[in-house]
Amino acid sequence: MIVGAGPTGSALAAGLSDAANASAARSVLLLEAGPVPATRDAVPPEVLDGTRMAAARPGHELNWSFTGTVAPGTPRPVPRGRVAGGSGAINGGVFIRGTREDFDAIAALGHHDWSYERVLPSFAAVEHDHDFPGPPHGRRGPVPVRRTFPGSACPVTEAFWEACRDLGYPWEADKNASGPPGAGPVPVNVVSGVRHGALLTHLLPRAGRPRLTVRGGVLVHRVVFAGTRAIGVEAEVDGRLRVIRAEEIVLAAGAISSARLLLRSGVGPADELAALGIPVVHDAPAVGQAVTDHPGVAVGITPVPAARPAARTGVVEAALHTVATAADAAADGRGDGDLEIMPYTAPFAELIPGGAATPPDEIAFGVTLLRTASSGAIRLASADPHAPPVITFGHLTSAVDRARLREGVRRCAEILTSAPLRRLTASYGGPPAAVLGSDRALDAWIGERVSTANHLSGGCAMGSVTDARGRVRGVTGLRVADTSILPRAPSRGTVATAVMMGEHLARSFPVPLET
Ligand SMILES: Cc1cc2nc3c(=O)[nH]c(=O)nc-3n(C[C@H](O)[C@H](O)[C@H](O)COP(=O)(O)OP(=O)(O)OC[C@H]3O[C@@H](n4cnc5c(N)ncnc54)[C@H](O)[C@@H]3O)c2cc1C
Repeated sequence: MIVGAGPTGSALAAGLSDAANASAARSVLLLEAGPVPATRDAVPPEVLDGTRMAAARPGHELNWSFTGTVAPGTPRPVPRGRVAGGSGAINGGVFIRGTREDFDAIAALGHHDWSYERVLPSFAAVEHDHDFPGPPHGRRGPVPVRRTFPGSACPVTEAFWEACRDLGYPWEADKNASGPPGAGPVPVNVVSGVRHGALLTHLLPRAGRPRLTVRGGVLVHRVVFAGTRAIGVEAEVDGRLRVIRAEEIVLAAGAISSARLLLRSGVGPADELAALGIPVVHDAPAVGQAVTDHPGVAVGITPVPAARPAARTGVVEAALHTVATAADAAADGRGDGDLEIMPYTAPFAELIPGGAATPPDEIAFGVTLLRTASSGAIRLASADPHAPPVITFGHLTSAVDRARLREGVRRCAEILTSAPLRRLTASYGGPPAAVLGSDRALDAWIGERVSTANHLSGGCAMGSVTDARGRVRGVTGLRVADTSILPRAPSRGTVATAVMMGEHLARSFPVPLET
């Protein structure tokens, strides 16, 4: 049984149920709280439309619509997809791999199966790269990957590339090759405006297969144990509570809800669970801790009308990855580019209708710190399974992070005020020179705008909570399989890594079951 049909849960369910060797294949029951459309015609338009992120609006029925404390005293909406495909069904469509440094750092902790060389075949297996044939890319996987190259991009994207070149940033044509970072096209899983999330790539092609059953509208409340052996889940189906049993249970409910489910099931810090009246099955102090994410701010310009594209193929086309050196001249281990500047292709008001408070015509350039010194936590507010989690990100609590984000905003302002973009700008919405020139004023400017890039990872980290195959320590028959088992968020967007993890973990499930 797999709980959660997000990118990892869907890829894992697919990999386990159609293992090439029939004797290794499993019967998989995949449970999802949100809807699971049975045909492509039934897929909600917001899930297919990869030119917007309409379901990321707070209150949308396909969005869990959590709230989190992004930085001290700064509450922000935390969207998560509540539909087959998970957050990958409502996201920005950037399909970019974590870097060599990200995975080699996991291997250096002793989890050798997660080194870059070991995960590379799983990255390649999930994709069909339409632009770059041959290694390290895949040609036969289910996720189409494409890029928009110079000459066919939106005017703002073209000017952004030109500005980066003028400022001396190197060109990075292939951001999935883990080469030196620079400015270039971003790989996306949006083709002809259609977002190819896990529902389209992994679940619908297997509809009707005997070994895979996918059920929507099943809200799992907790794992049920006999002693310390997981034997099933308690779930709400059509308003009624049921226990659904399975030989082995995998939580793939995402970087917020897998930790939440463990806590509700009695696997977590014993004192916190006891205070909430939750019977303790296993004292695991690390559950919900060491949660990492990418803080970001948007720096905007309002382009002249002639610079608005006639048509758009996606939410973003380009990114600059570079190394933030502020307060940390050595920049050790960050040669892979831990600072991202990414122009959107349309105003937020158009990308997330009804969900943005930014000026209606302003195009945002996201400035995002992709490796942080700070971390956050996921806790339960109460034992009530319907109570939203308490999410603390811890952004801006580290002086090093603050310095590097300041550097990011300054570099972004330099790009926006350079000749190629100035030519297209009707008004500049970034910090004025007086703010840019003062660390204190810039910290305040960032503090008012800081947000999450929605790349939460950790909380059930391998090493402290699970082993390298996601098996939860201290109990049997229970695994976690999603980005919550990563010791740190990868230093890129998380969805390609999430899909790869499903593929990678499917390969590591033993036969017979070890429960
Ligand atoms: C608005 C937004 C934009 C993003 N843009 C990008 C991007 O452009 N590029 C990128 O790389 N990353 C992006 N991300 C991040 C990326 O989509 C996620 O990291 C990835 O989908 C994994 O998310 P997750 O861990 O929350 O799991 P999810 O994808 O959210 O999957 C978890 C699944 O479990 C289900 N579930 C949860 N709890 C239960 C329960 N109790 N019972 C049953 N089912 C349950 C959920 O409904 C969901 O379907 C974005 C995320 C968001 C929210």
